Amino acid sequence: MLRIAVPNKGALSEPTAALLAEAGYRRRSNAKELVLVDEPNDVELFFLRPRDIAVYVGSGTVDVGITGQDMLADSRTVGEVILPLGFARSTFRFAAPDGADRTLESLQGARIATSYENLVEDHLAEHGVDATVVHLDGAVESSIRLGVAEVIADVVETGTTLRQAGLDVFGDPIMTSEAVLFSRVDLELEDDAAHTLEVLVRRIRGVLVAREYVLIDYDIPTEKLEGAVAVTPGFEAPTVSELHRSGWSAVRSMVAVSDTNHVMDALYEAGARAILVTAIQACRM
Ligand SMILES: Nc1ncnc2c1ncn2[C@@H]1O[C@H](COP(=O)(O)OP(=O)(O)OP(=O)(O)O)[C@@H](O)[C@H]1O
Ligand SMILES: O=P(O)(O)OC[C@H]1O[C@H](OP(=O)(O)OP(=O)(O)O)[C@H](O)[C@@H]1O
Ligand SMILES: [Mg+2]
Repeated sequence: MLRIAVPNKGALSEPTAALLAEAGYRRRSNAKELVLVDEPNDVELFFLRPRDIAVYVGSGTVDVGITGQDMLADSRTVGEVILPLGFARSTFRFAAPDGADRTLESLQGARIATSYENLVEDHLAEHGVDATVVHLDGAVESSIRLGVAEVIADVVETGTTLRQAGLDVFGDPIMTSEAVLFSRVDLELEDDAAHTLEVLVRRIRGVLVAREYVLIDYDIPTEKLEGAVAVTPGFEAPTVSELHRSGWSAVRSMVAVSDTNHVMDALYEAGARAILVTAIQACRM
């Protein structure tokens, strides 16, 4: 059986559960279930704290795991990213009330509060800055008002939390992060488990593609086909069939969800009609 570490709490837990369920794996029946054996899919899911997942995967007690790249970096585990998963996207940044006037160099001698102590210490060391890192478990934005630090380093997505705390980011992002499926670098699996991992990766890729792409169908006068096909090149190549109307073709292709309306406009202007967009339920690429 392939052993997979899955986040049991926080920002990663629901999107991970949804992804695995869409990929055909069993969902746990309640939030207290710590281990789930999914016999038909030959996997065992261990529900662990996202912060601990890198430790288990790194030590080899679990084969692969899902966590944030920032947490992986903070654990100092040398992991191998198998697949970026496209959720829990964030940046990791310094912020302070006087952030607008600060630079990385201004951190010399400062007290910096963070839940990602190793990540921050490694970044400071890399840039030759000597500062004191204060470890806090969470809600680090409050640490400045409470006099524990002058600066924080934390996860930023929309920036709402920082804005509400009256803090401004400064310096380059320490890192950008998203959820990833990862293993340790020298992972060696038995044939059965290696095959199960291949299936897992193929299924997750299928879910990600189904989420990010739609199918587009349209009719086009055959003389205008080349122009239209250039707008919808698809993954490999679009499918072109003959329409039961002389001089017309029917085209089917895949388009990124985010481009759909621009592509439909461009196709219309290129002479396409009956342009239809359909969601992809599932796929294997
Ligand atoms: N608001 C957010 N937007 C995007 N990604 C986020 C957000 N908050 C956290 N993350 C990401 O989710 C991952 C796990 O963070 P999370 O906040 O769930 O853990 P935690 O802080 O240890 O747990 P908790 O907040 O439950 O105490 C990290 O990789 C982080 O970058
Ligand atoms: O930029 P934003 O969209 O505001 O999101 C970022 C915030 O979300 C997370 O907080 P979380 O709710 O996990 O609390 P925590 O700080 O206790 O981890 C993170 O630690 C930031 O505080
Ligand atoms: Mg958090």
